[in-house]
Amino acid sequence: MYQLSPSILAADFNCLGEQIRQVEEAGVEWLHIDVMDGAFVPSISFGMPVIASIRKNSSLFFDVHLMIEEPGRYIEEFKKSGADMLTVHAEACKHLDSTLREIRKAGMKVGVAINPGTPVSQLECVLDLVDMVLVMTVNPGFGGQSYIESCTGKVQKLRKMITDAGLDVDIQVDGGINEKTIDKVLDAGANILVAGSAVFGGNIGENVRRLKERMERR
Ligand SMILES: O=C(CO)[C@@H](O)[C@H](O)COP(=O)(O)O
Ligand SMILES: [Fe+2]
Repeated sequence: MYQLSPSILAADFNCLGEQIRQVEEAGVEWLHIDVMDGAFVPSISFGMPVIASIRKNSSLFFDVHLMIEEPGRYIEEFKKSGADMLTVHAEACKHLDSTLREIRKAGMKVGVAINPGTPVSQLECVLDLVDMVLVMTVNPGFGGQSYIESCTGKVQKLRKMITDAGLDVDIQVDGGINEKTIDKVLDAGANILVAGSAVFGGNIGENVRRLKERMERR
């Protein structure tokens, strides 16, 4: 399964609902929602009230990327706001195993993310607890950054780890994904692609069509 998950961080918040409607109309099924707390990452974005508000008018799969310290504190609240999946950073959880189990128990899909400086070996003990691993391809905190080349090898390594373990886990990449970088991450084994600027910069429908076309060729 391949999915394009547009990151609303790059959307125009003045007309957020309308822009989400446009990606939905262009045939996207997932929506990437970046929550930042100003502690785990330098920037602050938005939280549950915004998610609850956009939930009212969208039936997209809400893929919520939590860039917050100790996300385990807010699992129920994110569930109530309408999240379908919570992805937490391995670096942000003191008790990663129990946080991942709690997300599952709350009835959501489970994701774990790693920063560019974190090796994939760190995930070995939790791979069987997750539906998806998010390999950050930029340092988290801001949209519009350039893809970090060393991350391609991490995706390859992770795909091998998953296959060798006989598991069925999605690999998401996030940061600097656009028409120039899309092929190498797909070749490396990623199947869920986040794109912010490459979707919301310019003609949304046309951007989605071009990126999806590259994924559908696989
Ligand atoms: O999580 C993050 C940034 O921390 C991302 O989801 C960005 O929002 C992706 O933006 P682009 O690099 O695609 O513009
Ligand atoms: Fe993200």
